[in-house]
Formats: sequence, structure tokens, C-alpha cells
Amino acid sequence: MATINFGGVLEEVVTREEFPMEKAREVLKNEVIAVIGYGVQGPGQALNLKDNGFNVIVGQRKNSKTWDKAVADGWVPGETLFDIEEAAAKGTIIQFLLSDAGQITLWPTLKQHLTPGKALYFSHGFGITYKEQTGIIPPADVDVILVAPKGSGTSLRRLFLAGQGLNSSYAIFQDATGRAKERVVALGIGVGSGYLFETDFKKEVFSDLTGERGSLMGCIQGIFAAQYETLRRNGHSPSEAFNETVEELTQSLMPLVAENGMDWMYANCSTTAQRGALDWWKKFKDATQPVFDELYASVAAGKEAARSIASNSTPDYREKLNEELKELRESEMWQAGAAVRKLRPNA
Ligand SMILES: NC(=O)c1ccc[n+]([C@@H]2O[C@H](COP(=O)([O-])OP(=O)(O)OC[C@H]3O[C@@H](n4cnc5c(N)ncnc54)[C@H](O)[C@@H]3O)[C@@H](O)[C@H]2O)c1
Ligand SMILES: CC(C)(O)[C@@H](O)C(=O)O
Ligand SMILES: [Mg+2]
Ligand SMILES: [Mg+2]
Repeated sequence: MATINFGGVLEEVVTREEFPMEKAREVLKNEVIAVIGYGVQGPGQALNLKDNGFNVIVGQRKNSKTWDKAVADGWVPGETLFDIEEAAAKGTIIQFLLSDAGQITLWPTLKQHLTPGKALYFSHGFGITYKEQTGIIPPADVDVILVAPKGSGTSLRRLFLAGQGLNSSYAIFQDATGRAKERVVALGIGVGSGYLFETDFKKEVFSDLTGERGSLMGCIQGIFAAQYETLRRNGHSPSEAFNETVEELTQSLMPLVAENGMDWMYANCSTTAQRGALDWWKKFKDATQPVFDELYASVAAGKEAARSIASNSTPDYREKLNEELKELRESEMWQAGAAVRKLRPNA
């Protein structure tokens, strides 16, 4: 563990220097890692583990699109690809990577395969933290661990293929074997994490649900839509409104923030822009703070979990989500975006 100062607060971080891939392979050399579910995280984690030299199998529903995707990705039926129950029976570490709602349906089946000494692995604190709603209560004689990549499974795989990594949170809920720590850290390194930040299941799910509903996904779309509408109402063309709301942010300014922070990005803009941004950011913070507080309270009360479980458990949940995504895609702002993307000089 390295002690690192985060803005004045000291935290322990696991690094690849102290826990290299060789050590991770040694720790897991006798394990069969069964990745259950092949949606977004499933492929990223399973393929990274396989390419890193771990013993991995995939469990997926037969006769499904994702089964075919797994075959196309190189998993071999009967050798490294099985139906869910068979994979769960074979695995000594079970990576439960169905959707959070799907985990509830599968739980009664899966728990029968959690024999003593196995490890149950999650990439989200959801199932365990909201146990009153999910019914996911593991037996006492298995390890219960978490590695949650802080980003999309798609990015986890892309960054791995680019020779980089994506940082993850890790947590131990239950250490039945005395090996939970080495297992979880080895898995974190194996799935392609760069650094591993310690947390617990509850903190992981509360922060993750807040982040994706907030600044990462929900809030960002809301702010884009509001600014775009203001510009359009005042007679600006769709291309001008989109460029000034989204394109410049993703193409020019966010890479500067990612590289060296907000003040660095500001410093690379005009003093006119700096004056305005420094004046206005606090107004935006004050306007949105009550919404963030409401959001966190809803997460902590289990209301976001209830909403997600109810809506993602209906037989047509995927079609319903796709309908709403289509509405977003077909809005003028994102249609303008599609046209703007085609005009990127490097495209
Ligand atoms: N998507 C991400 O990049 C991401 C990032 C970090 C953590 N996570 C967490 O990782 C886990 C997996 O997320 P995901 O986005 O990969 O999941 P997903 O929504 O893509 O679903 C994964 C698989 O579950 C299957 N599934 C859903 N309901 C099922 C059911 N009733 N029976 C059998 N299979 C069913 C789906 O067909 C799919 O193949 C979740 O706990 C999620 O919160 C996801
Ligand atoms: C990729 C995210 C948003 O970080 C993850 O939390 C998810 O739920 O997909
Ligand atoms: Mg999430
Ligand atoms: Mg997340």
C-alpha cells in the first residue's frame, strides 16, 4: 500500500508496483474465475483476465445475443463458455456481472453453487447494500469482495488494449478464508485496473449511483440541454449551439482538464473567458447543490435502487430503455451533434 495525499487527506492505495501481474497470477493460480454475465463489464473483465493469463470461464444464457457475442469474442462453448449454472458450479471465484436487477432473479440459483471457500465477486455494492430489496445475503463461509472499475467496461477493455489501465475501487464485505484481501487485489490487477482505491460496499454504491445520476451522466445532459435551449431560443443555429455547448467541451477543453486540472484549462482560455467562468461557476454550484443533496438522500434512502430494480425487472426493460435513448438521439441537439461529429477534421 502506498500512502498518498489527496488534497490534504491521506489515503492508502494499492499500486501495480507493489502488486505486479506476476504476483496476481501466483495468488490465483489454482482458481477458476467464472464471469457470470456478458453485458458491458463481463466482456471487459473476462477478456482482460484471459489476456493477462488467468484461468477464466464465462457463464451466459444460451440462445441469447450475448452468448453469440461471447463466441465471436473467442470463448469456446463447452471449454470456456457455459450456461450460467454450469459456470457457477465450476468457478471457485464467481464474478457476478449480470445487471443489478438480473442478479436478483438469478440469486436463488447462484447461491446453491456458493460452496465453502469460494469467493463471490461484485463490481457494485448494490446487491449487498440494498439486501432488503435484493434478497442477496451470501452464506457466511464464502469471501465476498468487490472490484468496481471507475468507468465503462468498454473503456476498461480499450485502455487495456492501449497498454494502459482504468482505476478501480475495491472492498471486502466478508473474509471467510483469510484470503479475501489477496484475492480481491489480485483480481483488481487482473481485470486491468491501474491503481486500486479502498472503499466499502455501501460507500461504493452511494457514490457510484450519485455520480452516474449526477455530474457523469444525468446532470451533464441536463446542463447541455438547458444551455442549448437558451442559445436556440435566442436565435443561434443548431451547429453554433452544439459547438458552444458540447463539441468544444469534449474536443478541446476537457482533454486540458484531464491533463492538468480546471485552473490549467481556464489558464489556456482568454482572460475574458476566465473572468466570466470564475464569476459564474459559483452561481451554477449554488443552483445545483440542492439537487445533488436531494439525489444523495434518494440514493441513501434506497429509492434509486427501488426505481432501478422495478424498471429493469420488467420483461421489456431493454426496449423501454432503448426507446428513451432513441428519443435523446433524435433530439435536435444530438442530431446536430451527429452532423458536427462528421465534420471533425480528423474523422
Ligand atoms: N456497465 C459498466 O461499465 C459498469 C461499470 C462499473 C460497474 N458496473 C456493474 O457491473 C455489473 C454488471 O453491469 P453491466 O452494465 O455489465 O450489466 P448489463 O446491464 O450489461 O447486464 C449484464 C448481463 O446480464 C444479463 N441479464 C440481465 N438480466 C438477466 C436475467 N434475469 N437473467 C440472466 N441474465 C440477465 C444481460 O443479458 C447481460 O448479458 C453491475 O453490477 C453494474 O452496476 C457496470
Ligand atoms: C460506467 C459507470 C457509469 O461508472 C458505472 O457506474 C455504470 O453503472 O455503468
Ligand atoms: Mg454504476
Ligand atoms: Mg460507476
